[in-house]
Amino acid sequence: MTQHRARFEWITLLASLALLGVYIVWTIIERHASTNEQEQQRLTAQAEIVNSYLTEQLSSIYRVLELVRRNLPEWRESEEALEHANIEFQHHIETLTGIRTLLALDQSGDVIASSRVSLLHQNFSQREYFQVALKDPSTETLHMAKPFLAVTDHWVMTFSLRVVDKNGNFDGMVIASIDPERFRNTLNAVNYAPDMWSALAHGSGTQLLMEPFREGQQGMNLAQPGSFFSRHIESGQEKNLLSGRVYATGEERIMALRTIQPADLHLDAPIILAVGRDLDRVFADWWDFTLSRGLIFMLLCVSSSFLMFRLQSAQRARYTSEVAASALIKEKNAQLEQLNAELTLLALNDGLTGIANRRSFDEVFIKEWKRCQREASPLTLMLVDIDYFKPFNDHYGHLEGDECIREVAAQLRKSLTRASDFVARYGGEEFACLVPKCDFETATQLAEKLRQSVENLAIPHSHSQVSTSVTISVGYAVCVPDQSPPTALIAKADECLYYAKAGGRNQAMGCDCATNTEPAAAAPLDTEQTLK
Ligand SMILES: Nc1nc2c(ncn2[C@@H]2O[C@H](COP(=O)(O)OP(=O)(O)OP(=O)(O)O)[C@@H](O)[C@H]2O)c(=O)[nH]1
Repeated sequence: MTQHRARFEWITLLASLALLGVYIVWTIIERHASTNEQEQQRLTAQAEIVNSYLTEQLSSIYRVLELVRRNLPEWRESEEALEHANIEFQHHIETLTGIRTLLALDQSGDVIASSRVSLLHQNFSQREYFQVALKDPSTETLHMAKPFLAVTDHWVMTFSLRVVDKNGNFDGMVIASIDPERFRNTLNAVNYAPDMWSALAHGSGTQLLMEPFREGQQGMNLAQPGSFFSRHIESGQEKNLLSGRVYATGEERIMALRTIQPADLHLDAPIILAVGRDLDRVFADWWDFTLSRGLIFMLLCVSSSFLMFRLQSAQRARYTSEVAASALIKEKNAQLEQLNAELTLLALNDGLTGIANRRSFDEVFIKEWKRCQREASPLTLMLVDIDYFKPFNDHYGHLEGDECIREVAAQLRKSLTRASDFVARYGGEEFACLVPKCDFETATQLAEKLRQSVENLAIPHSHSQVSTSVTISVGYAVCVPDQSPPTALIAKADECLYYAKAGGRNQAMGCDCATNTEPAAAAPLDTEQTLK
């Protein structure tokens, strides 16, 4: 396994994991966005429900105050009529949810009619709403005063309309006080999750109500720098969706804020509604989704990397063993080739003398025969036999006999100097020499040269009948190979050897096949005579 392939596999795996990672991140972002959007839509819808309800309530309050203001001049004509007004006021309170008290004040702030008899003849000229009514000439404006803690230990919010006489001069006011607690059910109805809460605040920032109830929240001033309330007011938008830390509770929340200020009522201050949920709870499922996907992805990364590592390790090990096996096979092949070469050498060479053996001679002889046949050149075959070798063996022993054969073989090899000359052990103490491109005359000289060179070795042979040293007899034949069988040349040379032996040994006898002469002894060489 190559480094390149291993790197490619890792890159492929990492790229696949990266793609999968991108896909998972995309699904996580997508789910976060859809969770956020879904929650925003739900919170916005809940805020709209509260807005509709409160708008309806404010319209009812306005209509009651308007009715009371229209009837007030009539009621003011007599004490009896004013007492009747008190009863009318009580009827209105009973039919209108949310209104706690209905009052009518004269131009000096005295209560002239009230749904609560205990308030009659009290003076509320110091109240903020009275001061506003004194200064604001508009009779259309529905003034919503800042909430305050009433003597009954309830937070109270008042709505009032200015009253003027026929000449348009200030002539008192009609007031409806609201108990914010009356809206608790409405807020509760829109809270659809346990972690959810809703709150109402006066436009000035004073918190009126929080549902579910929390100690210390009522009356809290929300108009703080950076609070959701301030951010909403500063935005100038009717609706906002904000998330982050809530000033009033310190919680991380997503909030829908809604300004409730019906356009047709001329309300001088809005009511701000906030509906929100805990961010952790909203995104709890998303967190589960994210963690599970992250965990699965991590496991996938670790397991696939581990598997890849194991796989590549196994492949590397297999590759290494294959390389080792291949090297071993190569080495064994080389050894085999060497053994083959040695076997071939053994098969073609004679073990005792180191020169070619009979088998080798047979092959070379046929080759040389054909070559000389093609080239029409003469081929000489000499058969050499050591004289009286049996007595040599018997007298000197086989080891000495072996040594003698070795020396004769070496001498013959040495005497035939051309590269194409060939010497083989023909069998026992017999040798065969092939001399290509050699005519009869040269062959005759060469045969005598061989005989002399062996004689000159002067290997003692006390049991020879022709000499005191080892001698050889040579039979040779020369021919230009034709269509006759190659064995004919061997037969001729063997015949000549027979004559050399029969003629007294230690001599060379040859014949020329071209002239078909009888075997003739080779004349001894002069001491000066040399062969080329
Ligand atoms: N030491 C030894 N002797 C061998 C070897 N091969 C053959 N001989 C012996 O050579 C001898 C050949 O004997 P013969 O065939 O009677 O021939 P010779 O005694 O030389 O007689 P002529 O050839 O007629 O002169 C035998 O005694 C063989 O045992 C060999 O490799 N080593």
